[in-house]
Amino acid sequence: MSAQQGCSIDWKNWQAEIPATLMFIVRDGQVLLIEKLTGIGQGKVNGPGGKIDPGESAEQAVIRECQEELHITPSNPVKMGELHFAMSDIPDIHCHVYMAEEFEGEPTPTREANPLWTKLSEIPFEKMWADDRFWLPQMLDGQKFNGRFEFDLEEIIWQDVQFGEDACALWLGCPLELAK
Ligand SMILES: CNc1ncnc2c1ncn2[C@@H]1O[C@H](COP(=O)(O)OP(=O)(O)OP(=O)(O)O)[C@@H](O)[C@H]1O
Repeated sequence: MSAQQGCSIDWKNWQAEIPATLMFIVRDGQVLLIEKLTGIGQGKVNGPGGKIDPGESAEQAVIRECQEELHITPSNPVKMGELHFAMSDIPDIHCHVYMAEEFEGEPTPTREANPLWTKLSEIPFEKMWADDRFWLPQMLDGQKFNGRFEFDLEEIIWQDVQFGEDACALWLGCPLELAK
């Protein structure tokens, strides 16, 4: 795997089929993860999140997904990153990643997810998508980021992740938010 060689994706013209979101709520040294029971990445550990519905902003979508998956409503979400996934076996995904420190409600298991409060030092990367280890620790440390990954099935074959305020200039945004 190389960060610079062997990428078959024309990222300048790349467009994802699926706009999606992820939320990481951090409180008292723990992050609220889920065991995902349905949809893309079923069986993996991830943050709550899911597809953006037509007419929704990314922020509206991530709040709705937290309500559906865990019966909680995050407050004051902060956008931390974008993830661009060129996939081999499923449609490409463009994911907007948020963090929050507050929420209303009690994380509750649902048909879609089991809540997993996880110590920041004990994140189970071996049960997560392969890209997570390349941006999640830095994001939890407060760094904004932009990540591009080419996958062959579940394996990363090319990646580029940038951090800091410069990374935000690479964000593609969400159609609704760009229209504002
Ligand atoms: C490839 N590497 C990856 N690394 C980290 N996270 C990844 C990911 N690939 C997909 N994801 C996330 O997985 C969810 C899928 O969404 P998914 O659950 O299928 O959508 P939704 O809840 O709307 O489901 P239904 O369409 O109702 O089944 C969504 O949060 C998306 O960001």
